Amino acid sequence: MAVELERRAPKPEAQRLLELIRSRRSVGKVAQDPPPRELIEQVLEAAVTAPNHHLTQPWRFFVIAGSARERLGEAMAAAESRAHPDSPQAALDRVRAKPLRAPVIIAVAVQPSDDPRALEIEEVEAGAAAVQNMLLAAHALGLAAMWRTGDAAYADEVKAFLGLDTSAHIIGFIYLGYAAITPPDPPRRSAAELTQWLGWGEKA
Ligand SMILES: Cc1cc2nc3c(=O)[nH]c(=O)nc-3n(C[C@H](O)[C@H](O)[C@H](O)COP(=O)(O)O)c2cc1C
Repeated sequence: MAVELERRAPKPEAQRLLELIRSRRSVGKVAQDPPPRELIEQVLEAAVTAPNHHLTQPWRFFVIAGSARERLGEAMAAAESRAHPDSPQAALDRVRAKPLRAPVIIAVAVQPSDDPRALEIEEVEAGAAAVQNMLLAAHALGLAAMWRTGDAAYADEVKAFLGLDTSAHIIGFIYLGYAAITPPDPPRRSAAELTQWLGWGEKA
C-alpha cells in the first residue's frame, strides 16, 4: 500500500522543478566576474547525468575562461577568414571578440562512440540532453546561461583548438556568468497546439 501511494504521488519538489524549467531563459548579456568554480563543477556534474543510449557517454566538456577565451576567439577568426577570405578586418575582429562576452564558456562536444550499436544521431541527442541539464542546473544555481553555436561550432579550426577530431560535433558553446539583463519571454506555441493524442483514454 505504501509503495502504491508513493508511486502515484507527485514528488514534493515537483512544482519547484517545473517552475525552474518554465523560468529558464537564454541570457545574452552577463557580467564579467567569473562564477565560483564549485558552481561550474555542479553544472558539469548535472551534464553527465543525462540519458545516453548504450551508455556511450559521448559528451566532452571544455571550460574556457581567462585568456583561453582569446585563443578560442583566434580560432574562430581563423575559421571565419578561411570561409570568407574577403571578410573585412572589422568583421574578423567582431568574431574574435565573441568569446569575451562571458567570463566562462563551456564548449560541449560529442565524440560519437565506435560501439556498433550507437547511432550518431542518438549520440548528438544525448549531448543535447546534457546541455539542457547544464542550462537548468545553471539556472537553479543562480547563473545565467546562453547556448550558442554559429559557424564556429562547425569549423575544423575550432575543433583543432579543442584537440577534437573532425568526427566530433561541437554542439554548443554555453556562455555562463551572472545575468546583466532580464531577457523577455520568447513567444512559444502551446504544447496543446503541437500535440496529437493517439489512443488516449481507451481502455487498457
Ligand atoms: C542548438 C542551439 C543553438 C543555439 N545557438 C544560438 C546562437 O548561436 N545564438 C543565440 O543568440 N542563441 C542561440 N540559441 C538559443 C536560442 O536562441 C534560444 O534558446 C531561443 O531564443 C529561446 O529562448 P529561451 O532559451 O530563453 O527559451 C541556440 C539554441 C539551440 C538549441
